[in-house]
Amino acid sequence: MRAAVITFPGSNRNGDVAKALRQAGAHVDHVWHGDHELPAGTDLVVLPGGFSYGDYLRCGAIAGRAHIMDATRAHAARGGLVLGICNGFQIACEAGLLPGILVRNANLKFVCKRQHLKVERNDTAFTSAYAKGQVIDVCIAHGEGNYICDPETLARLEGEGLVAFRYCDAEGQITAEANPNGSLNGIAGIYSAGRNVLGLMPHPENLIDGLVGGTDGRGMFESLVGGKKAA
Ligand SMILES: NC(=O)CC[C@H](N)C(=O)O
Repeated sequence: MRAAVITFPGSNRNGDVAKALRQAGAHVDHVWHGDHELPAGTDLVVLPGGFSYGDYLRCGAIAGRAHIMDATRAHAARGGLVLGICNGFQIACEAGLLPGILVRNANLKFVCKRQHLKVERNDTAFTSAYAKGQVIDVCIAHGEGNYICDPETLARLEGEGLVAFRYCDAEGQITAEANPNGSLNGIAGIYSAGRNVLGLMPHPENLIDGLVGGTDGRGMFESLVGGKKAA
């Protein structure tokens, strides 16, 4: 598994996600947003969390127009894997890799806390190490994590099984109280139609070591690398 982690001006989780990928056995290349091409043999493009361009205009709106996003769209169109975490989810939506958009949290506050998530399906490249319906405990840290889309898109996401994760309580119940940002249907992450692009607001890369609070994030990187070994 060869992963290209993109750095935008203001990215701050690029090192964390590279560490999580390496821990799972991936080879990691760091790629600058202004580059036009991905390294030869890239299997996975990672759009990391952070505050690209200081969150000006709308989170991810400027980064979504970076040169490397042309190569990333071409990679996705060929069926290549793309993972957008938090600001990376916002960038993926702004770049047209995923439908819908992330807007200000319903309470208009930056939310930074532990959060339970329900894994909607485990037959994808990103979730095979989890059980279907498993409740995992991860971190969230965002100001614009409120996922919205038009009713037709929402019906398609639900109908085609493209919701990847939902916010839930410790028992796995999807409730308004367990929803930290007002996202439609408690959506915390979605897949593209081909399920080769995943965007999610929570940070699995920050829960990969028991020493810092938990390991429920590891499954995502083990799923990705388990499907394809480092060259
Ligand atoms: N942790 C992140 O990636 C934050 C994303 C974005 N800056 C927000 O606040 O919504």
